Amino acid sequence: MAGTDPRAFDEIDFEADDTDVPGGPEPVAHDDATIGPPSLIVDDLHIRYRIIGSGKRQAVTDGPAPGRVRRLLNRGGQHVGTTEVHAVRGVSFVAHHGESIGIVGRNGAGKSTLLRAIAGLIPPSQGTVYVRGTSSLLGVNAALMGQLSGERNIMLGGLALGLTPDQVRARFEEIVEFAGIGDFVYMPMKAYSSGMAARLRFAISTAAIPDVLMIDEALATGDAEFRARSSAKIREVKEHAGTVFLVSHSNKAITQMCDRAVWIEKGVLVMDGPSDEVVAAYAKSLKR
Ligand SMILES: Nc1ncnc2c1ncn2[C@@H]1O[C@H](COP(=O)(O)OP(=O)(O)OP(=O)(O)O)[C@@H](O)[C@H]1O
Repeated sequence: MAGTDPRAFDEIDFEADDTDVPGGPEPVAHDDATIGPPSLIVDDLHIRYRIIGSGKRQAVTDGPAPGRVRRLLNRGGQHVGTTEVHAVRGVSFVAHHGESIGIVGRNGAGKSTLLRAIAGLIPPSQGTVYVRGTSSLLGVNAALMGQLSGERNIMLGGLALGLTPDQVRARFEEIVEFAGIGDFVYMPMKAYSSGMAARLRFAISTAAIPDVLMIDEALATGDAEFRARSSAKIREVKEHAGTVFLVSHSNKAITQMCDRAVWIEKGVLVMDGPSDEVVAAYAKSLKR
């Protein structure tokens, strides 16, 4: 059955390795003795987006003329066309505790979609994602409520990330300071600027140390602080034997921060291995 089902993970043979996934890539050789058992299994994952609308461009001369209205009415019963985007096509791999994995690929390759599916934000159209423990997509997971104050949202967001109320209270000052929202924290969030809301969401999501952390640079708040905070978070998660995924267009960031990388092209996993080797092959393909 398609779906992200954390409970089902308990039933999995954790002695499984990369070769156990049918159709999966070649196993990755790890010299690193700190790599632990599997933390996440992606098995034949497909994600399809359905877009309502024909996708056809209307001619500029097409206006709301009576003839056109009549033609529309005369369509009687016809559905507006839907277009399907098959963004992730049968991706399979196994990630382990203590690994940091970069995801590389051209624009529109499916990197963010893959990450969102792993985070459980998009249901698989086919295939399964098994995650052991908590997972968090940095800056996105906290679903905040506009009518509640920042203070209440910090508590809700922290609880959603698996923190206890005492842990949230202990980190409250740090979150407010990092978000830079001052006394606005006591105001309803609908009174915040979009930048303030984004910073608070990001600050909440960095408060917990998840077992699987996902960072998408496309979601970066655009500043150097995001990078610094991301690197610090990656180190923290790895120290706690967690797994980190990083989507970045910076090959340097991938090789510096990740030991392993997967290369996605048109939704298909084309290479999985040590980050320097994958990045080199990907960079070569861009020159072709
Ligand atoms: N919400 C959506 N609805 C419909 N199509 C989408 C949606 N999100 C992404 N897509 C499409 O899915 C494909 C993969 O997009 P995705 O954002 O995952 O790629 P990406 O590799 O992260 O790209 P980039 O590097 O440009 O951020 C693209 O064709 C994109 O247009």
